Amino acid sequence: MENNTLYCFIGAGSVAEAIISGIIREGKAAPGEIAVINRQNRDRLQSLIQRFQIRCPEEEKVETIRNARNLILAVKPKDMADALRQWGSAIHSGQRVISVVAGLSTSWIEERLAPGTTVIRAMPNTSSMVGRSATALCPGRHAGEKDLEEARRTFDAIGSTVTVEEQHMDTVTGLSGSGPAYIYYMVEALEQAGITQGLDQQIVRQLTLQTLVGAAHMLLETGEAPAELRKKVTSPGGTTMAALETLDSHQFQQALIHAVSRAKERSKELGEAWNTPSVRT
Ligand SMILES: NC(=O)C1=CN([C@@H]2O[C@H](COP(=O)(O)OP(=O)(O)OC[C@H]3O[C@@H](n4cnc5c(N)ncnc54)[C@H](OP(=O)(O)O)[C@@H]3O)[C@@H](O)[C@H]2O)C=CC1
Ligand SMILES: O=C(O)[C@@H]1CCC=N1
Repeated sequence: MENNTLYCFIGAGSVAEAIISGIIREGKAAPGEIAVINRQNRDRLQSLIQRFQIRCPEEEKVETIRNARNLILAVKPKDMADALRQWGSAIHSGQRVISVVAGLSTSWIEERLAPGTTVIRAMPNTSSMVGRSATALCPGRHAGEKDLEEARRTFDAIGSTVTVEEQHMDTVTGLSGSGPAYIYYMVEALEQAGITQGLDQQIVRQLTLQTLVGAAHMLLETGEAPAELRKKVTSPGGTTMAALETLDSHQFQQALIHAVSRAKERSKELGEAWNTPSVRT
């Protein structure tokens, strides 16, 4: 049996795929050093094997978990209690457990693992697939500076990383965890607008995406505040002003603020919904 598992993912969904893709792309781990375990979907594992040449053990799952240096928990919040009941007894205090699961606290996870196990909570986003995740980390009670540093290095390989206090993780989830979806939603609307007005679909795509990328680079490279950059686009009495007035009349900014706040609240709800007493086996 191979004993060189640097990362073992428990959960093989879209987040696991995005992180695996980033880790391999950035050379953080070789494909053979990555193992993935899911609940039942063999087709999904086959497609990950084909795409990344990683290991998806059919037998010896428990041994793979036990021997892994880092365990990445990437199941849905509703499945976490079952997953930890199923695999938790293989996890020991010499390992680093990193959970990307929304809403569930480090203490909730610690209660379900061997005493003293290092737990770190991470909230990446799916842009990790292209090495551009915005990830926030927070340490559990047994995670030392070295553990946090190692986790930071992992997530730095797939984007940029900040560390926050755990009380802020729900807000982070609403802002940057779910955030890519808000941007895609806006892009969908912009594309729809261009197509409805008669522009060719390919042209609309190119103009919209370059506008998005250009604005992101302006924010990153000029260091100017978004409001300042917005003002530079907005000629008095011009087209942008007319558009922004329309957005204001639809309370565009308020809608986004409410959306982030609702996502934060939902993250809290997910944590509370599964906050049933732990039964360690
Ligand atoms: N999607 C996103 O943008 C982000 C999501 N997250 C968080 O990441 C987590 C995963 O999300 P996502 O990837 O979208 O979820 P998916 O539904 O795509 O994947 C969930 C995976 O968990 C597996 N699973 C379920 N139960 C078990 C178990 N007992 N043992 C092993 N594997 C199990 C499933 O296997 P099977 O298919 O075989 O049932 C599936 O592979 C969530 O908690 C979410 O909050 C965090 C940041 C961003
Ligand atoms: O929608 C969700 O619940 C997850 C958490 C952050 C992004 N996706």
